[in-house]
Amino acid sequence: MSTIDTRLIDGKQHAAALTARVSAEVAQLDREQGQVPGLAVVLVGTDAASEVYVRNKTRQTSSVGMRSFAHTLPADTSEAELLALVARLNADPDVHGILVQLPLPPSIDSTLVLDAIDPAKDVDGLGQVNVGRVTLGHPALVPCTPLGCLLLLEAELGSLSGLHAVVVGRSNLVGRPMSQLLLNADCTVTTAHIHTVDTAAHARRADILVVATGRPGLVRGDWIKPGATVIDVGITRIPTGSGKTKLVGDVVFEEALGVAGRITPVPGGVGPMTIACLLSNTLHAARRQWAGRNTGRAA
Ligand SMILES: NC(=O)C1=CN([C@@H]2O[C@H](COP(=O)(O)OP(=O)(O)OC[C@H]3O[C@@H](n4cnc5c(N)ncnc54)[C@H](OP(=O)(O)O)[C@@H]3O)[C@@H](O)[C@H]2O)C=CC1
Ligand SMILES: Nc1nc(=O)c2c([nH]1)NC[C@@H]1CN(c3ccc(C(=O)N[C@@H](CCC(=O)O)C(=O)O)cc3)C=[N+]21
Repeated sequence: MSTIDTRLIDGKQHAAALTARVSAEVAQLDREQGQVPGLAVVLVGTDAASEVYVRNKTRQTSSVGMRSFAHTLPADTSEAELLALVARLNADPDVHGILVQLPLPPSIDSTLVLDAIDPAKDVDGLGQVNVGRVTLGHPALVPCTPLGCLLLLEAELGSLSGLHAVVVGRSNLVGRPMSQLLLNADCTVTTAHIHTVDTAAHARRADILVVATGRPGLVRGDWIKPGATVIDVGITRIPTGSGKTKLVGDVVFEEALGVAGRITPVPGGVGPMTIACLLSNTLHAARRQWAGRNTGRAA
């Protein structure tokens, strides 16, 4: 049986290119207008993985020349206190982007908090205004992880028009917006979830297979149509024995090799693009806010 020479999609390299573009534009804006974009990242509680991501985000924000404001609140922070912080950040002219790290403690209604973020500063694209705009196919601030996946797909494949895309997962953070973006890119989209009957059969018809379930090993080699492009969003830390851990995706990577045309590795695939898209969204949001203020229009 002939096997395919599977190409790895280097997310780190794509992310570095996008970050370099953002960095150059930030330097130019500072030089020519003396204006610097600012990103506020809010973390409630002490989830170890979230702390690592927030550290990465703040470090990279500073490294492209933007201002970074980290707000770490105790796990027992009340909903009212968090809403008060969001209101302060909405009113702060130095803050152009606000990201509230998920998940929030169960005592806090995350929908309420996400909807309280000024839509012009909602660089995670998770509030109802930006979600609605994406759903209508209008310009919007687009959630960073699905945006990163879309940029990888377009960089690798060019036009996605007419391709059959299967998205496994329908979370508000990843799967749902991913399906919307692929639909806007003129794909034929199937969204699979926990109630889907025979997800494997759907997956086997996909030209583009995006997997975002957090279930390591869910997608086997025989779920993949030969030559398909596979985007593995899943990130799970598993023990390797001897007290060490490693990160794995939702796809059995070794089985995908020789079947998929292209695939994103974990780590080094979608993850780095998520952060690059956050920086790009923050620059975009800042430009809109400056333009709005200058012309007196709402951003
Ligand atoms: N690389 C990155 O930048 C990012 C990576 N992630 C990672 O992506 C993964 C998904 O994250 P997230 O979307 O937030 O997770 P959620 O747990 O919120 O959502 C998982 C989704 O997968 C579906 N699902 C679960 N099991 C199956 C199954 N056996 N068959 C079909 N569908 C299934 C669920 O269906 P249902 O809705 O029916 O329950 C749900 O829609 C995680 O590993 C997370 O760590 C997340 C964000 C960013
Ligand atoms: N409001 C909100 N927005 C998010 O975008 C959001 C969130 N909450 N909560 C948690 C998830 C997770 N997430 C990741 C970002 C970067 C990497 C990343 O950079 N990963 C590296 C590896 C990092 C490592 O080594 O630990 C990689 O895949 O190569 C991973 C995961 C964003 N999330």
